[in-house]
Amino acid sequence: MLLNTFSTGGETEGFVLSCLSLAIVFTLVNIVTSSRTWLVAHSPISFLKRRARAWLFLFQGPKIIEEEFNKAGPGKPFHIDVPENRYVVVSSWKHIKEIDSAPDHVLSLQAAAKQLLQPKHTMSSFNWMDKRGAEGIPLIRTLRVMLTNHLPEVLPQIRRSMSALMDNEIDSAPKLEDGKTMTPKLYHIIIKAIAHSNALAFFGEDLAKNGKFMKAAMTFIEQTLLIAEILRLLPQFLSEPIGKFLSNKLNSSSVIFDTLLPVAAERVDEYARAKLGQKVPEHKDCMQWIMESAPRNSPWTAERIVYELIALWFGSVHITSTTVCFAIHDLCLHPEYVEPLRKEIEATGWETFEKSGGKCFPLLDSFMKESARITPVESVSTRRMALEPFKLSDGTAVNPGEWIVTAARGMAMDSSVFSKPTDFQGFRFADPAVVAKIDSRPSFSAGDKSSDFTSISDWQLWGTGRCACPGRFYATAVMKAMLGLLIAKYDMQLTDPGAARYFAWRTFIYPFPGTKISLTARE
Ligand code: HEM
Repeated sequence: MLLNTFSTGGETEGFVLSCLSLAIVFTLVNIVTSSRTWLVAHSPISFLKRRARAWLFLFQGPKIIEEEFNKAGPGKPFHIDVPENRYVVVSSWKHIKEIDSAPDHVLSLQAAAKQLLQPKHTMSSFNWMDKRGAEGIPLIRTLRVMLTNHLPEVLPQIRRSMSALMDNEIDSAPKLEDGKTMTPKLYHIIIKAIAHSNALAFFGEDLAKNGKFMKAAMTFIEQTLLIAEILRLLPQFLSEPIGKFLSNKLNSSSVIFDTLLPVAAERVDEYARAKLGQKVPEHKDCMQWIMESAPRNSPWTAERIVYELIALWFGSVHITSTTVCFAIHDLCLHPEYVEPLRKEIEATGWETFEKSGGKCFPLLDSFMKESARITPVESVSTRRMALEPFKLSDGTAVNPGEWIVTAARGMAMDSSVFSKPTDFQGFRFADPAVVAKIDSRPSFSAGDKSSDFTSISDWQLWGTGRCACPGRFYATAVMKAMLGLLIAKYDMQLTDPGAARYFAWRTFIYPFPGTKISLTARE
């Protein structure tokens, strides 16, 4: 199934499948040989059951986490075995605070991300350090401060080009007999539009318009997922040669690297000339801000800047596209919300939305939050790998190499925080006075406390504390722009609302790319 989404040639697919099979066989051998001591102490049956469940986790991760979460009870940590590791899963805010307080050399997000993405083989040999430290500040500052503060300037161009791209793709999709209802491959269009928007914000207009670069940049996301998954399942001694082979064969990251490098080199040169008082072009994008945020006493090379951008690219396109895709499904499943959302968008206008840096549209904000609460792309959040032994205040231990994560999906269903948690209440996070102004239907007035989509205090979508997603203000603004454009222009329907819309892989859920949504242009 996963392979259907990959645009590799047949020969490569065959090779990749062989690697996956190899990965599974070697990991099984590895488990059996490395677990002799455990087997002596426990019954072989219970050992096999545990390992089978660890492998089942690949396909049923969210379900297994939910079962263990319910078994453990509210706020109690529990363990999950996965093929290559063990996770400690927590769900109390007290424990989450303890994770956030642990220093980087004890619990590290960067080390967990490194295992997840295998950057050495997926990102042109970019070998991350296990802990980020001061090296990470330029990227975080770029996103959290510079990009967020410049949203009023960058959003108009992003919205206009996103609108043109979507119109173009949707208009050229097959039409139903009525001649005005289109049935495009919407997920594909969403990825393309988010990728284009991110390219504008990260690298500037020229690269966003470069077709070859953009094609490689989108393929890179799929290839990263695939290579990283194969390498995570392989034993150590095989991951190096197979990683090298795969990164040569599936080489979209080199296309990106080779395209970005001369552009970054030019920026570095311009920056040096500007310091000498020469007049140079002005750029407002992340490439520029990362360079300008690097330490003055040891400025970053063009290569270093490009590596940061490549890592950022993967992390930003995939999760944003998936989250917005499920919000579109929810608009189709709960059509009663479309009219009030339309009224809000039309009454506010794009100019006000953009001037606010994407903060406007409180009803849409609440709808998006409810959608991501009920159908979170990620079942866990706040991933940290233990680099040194770590203990929670209740005595739960995390050994070096193991991960500690939060039960994001389970916490989002906590009835002590969210009333009737399994009900979809699109305006549950909006101020009732704002809801009443737009629509007085009683079904819309029920709500928990109002809370923004970007908030990090009542849910785990964006992670925790000092590591919480620094791109969340940008991501939220872009998702609102995309949803707003679709709501304003089209009536949308899931062709088969009862059909399965997603599948699970580890802790993620992925939308089926073939899910059909029909779009009818409004009169
Ligand atoms: C719906 C979209 C997104 C979601 C749900 C999301 C979620 C997350 C989460 C859960 C983390 C880890 C936080 C932690 O472990 O405490 C994270 C980290 C990060 N995100 Fe996002 N993210 C999204 C979009 C973006 C975008 C668009 C960007 C860039 C513009 C971005 C940049 C980053 C970066 C750089 C980090 C690493 C932070 C660090 O190392 O301290 N994310 N994100």
